[in-house]
Amino acid sequence: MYPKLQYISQGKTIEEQLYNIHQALDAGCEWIQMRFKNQTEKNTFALAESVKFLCEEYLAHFIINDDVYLAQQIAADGVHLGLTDMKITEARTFLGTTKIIGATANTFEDIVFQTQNGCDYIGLGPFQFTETKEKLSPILGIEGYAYIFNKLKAEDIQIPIYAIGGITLENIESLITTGVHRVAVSGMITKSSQKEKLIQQLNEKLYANIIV
Ligand SMILES: Cc1ncc(COP(=O)(O)OP(=O)(O)O)c(N)n1
Ligand SMILES: Cc1nc(C(=O)O)sc1CCOP(=O)(O)O
Ligand SMILES: [Mg+2]
Repeated sequence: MYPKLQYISQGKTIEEQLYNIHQALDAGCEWIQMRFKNQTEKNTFALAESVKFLCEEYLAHFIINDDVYLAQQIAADGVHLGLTDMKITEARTFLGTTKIIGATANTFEDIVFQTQNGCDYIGLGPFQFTETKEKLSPILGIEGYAYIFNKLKAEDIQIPIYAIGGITLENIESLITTGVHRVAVSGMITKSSQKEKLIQQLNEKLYANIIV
């Protein structure tokens, strides 16, 4: 199954992106989502080539934010698509069944819709306010995740759910009490001066309840 921790890359330039991604991989991150907004096709392709090489070296999963065509061209492991990006069904036709297609959700209804369209996991957010993404949907908070996870359980909907948005080491434990056991994070990892220790701490919390 997929790693429980996904790093969503940050950086205004190819160099900055590569530095942040390499640092995250070196610190033990096993899943990279390349998120490089408002860039030329040339720059995005150049970055994706380098990130693919890095992720192969570190045996990490590699998906691309938004761009299905680039994911196919570069043979990434998949994509992450939001509610205003290419439809899941269209992306699946294009990428096939072996690629990971993640989908964004802000409500229980979004989860049902995206799951019915065949996504492989859900990015459910935002948990808290974050400056990393410009146009945020309504903040869910602890109550929002608790409500949604209770409904998922009641209706026996089984799909990997990654919480996202403003997640920190300080608030992740409260998030886990709602039933969340997978997270996608950006700023917390990018900004950390002790990435290896942070990723170990996050994985300890996320894998703590695994019954072996
Ligand atoms: C794991 C994960 N969840 C949600 C998102 C947000 O995707 P989207 O709504 O398409 O917004 P942008 O990231 O494209 O600004 C994500 N990227 N990853
Ligand atoms: C990319 C993204 N999508 C979100 C959503 O709510 O759909 S929040 C977000 C930003 C996540 O970065 P950070 O961990 O720095 O808050
Ligand atoms: Mg998107």
